[in-house]
Amino acid sequence: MQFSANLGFLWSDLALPDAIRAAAAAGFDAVECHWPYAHAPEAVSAALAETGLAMLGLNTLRGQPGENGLSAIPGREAEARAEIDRAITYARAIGCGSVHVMAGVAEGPQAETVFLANLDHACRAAPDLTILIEPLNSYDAPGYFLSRSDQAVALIERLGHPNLKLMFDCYHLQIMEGDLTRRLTRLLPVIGHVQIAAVPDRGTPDHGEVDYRHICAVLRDLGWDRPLGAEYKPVGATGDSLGWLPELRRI
Ligand SMILES: O=C(O)[C@@H](O)C(=O)CO
Ligand SMILES: [Mg+2]
Repeated sequence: MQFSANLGFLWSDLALPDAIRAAAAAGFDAVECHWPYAHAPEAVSAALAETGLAMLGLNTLRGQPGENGLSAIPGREAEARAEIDRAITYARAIGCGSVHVMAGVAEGPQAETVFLANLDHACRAAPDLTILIEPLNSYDAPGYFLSRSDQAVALIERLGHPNLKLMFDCYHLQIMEGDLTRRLTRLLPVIGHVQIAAVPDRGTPDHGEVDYRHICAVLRDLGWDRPLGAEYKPVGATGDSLGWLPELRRI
């Protein structure tokens, strides 16, 4: 199995270009990030070129603390689309293949209509990219519009864009729904990216409720051949948190 270092959490003490270099030196196969916008795309591209790593994904802007995006919030469509367009432009500038469109704190039919329209905009604006939506667990992200995989799949099916996919974050979905083996198997055709972390502490993927040796073997047997996003919160230095990597890489 291959792994992508999520630089939102790993080496988050370093500037993004240096975090990319650190991930390469530690043996990761790819990187992904949350919000790269404080860094010039040229500097990020240079670090990617130097290391040979691909940036797999980035997010639309989170907004104010607790907002977690804007794309399902009625009345803020213009801001949401500007952020989607900015994310697409940034992704293209660094050769990044996917953009996670963050929904924000909202609920109800009007929020759904707004989210669908903004996702439609994103998918049409970037047929060359994968547009991801990600259910977040309700403990970490109370009130976030998207919290369950069936809700995400319904939106994906409603829009019918081939470039709209599910970000299957095993951490969030184990907390909300469990049954990860069957869920991964059933949802495989709509999954665009998979992320991992221990449950419930969001630490290294080598302890807690989920046995990632099993999850990696399931994904391998399903033919999954893309890097899994290591999106966990290291305790202490990231370089000291990588004991899990060799064993999972052998799967
Ligand atoms: O799981 C998460 O929190 C992330 O994948 C994300 O993009 C939202 O911060
Ligand atoms: Mg995630």
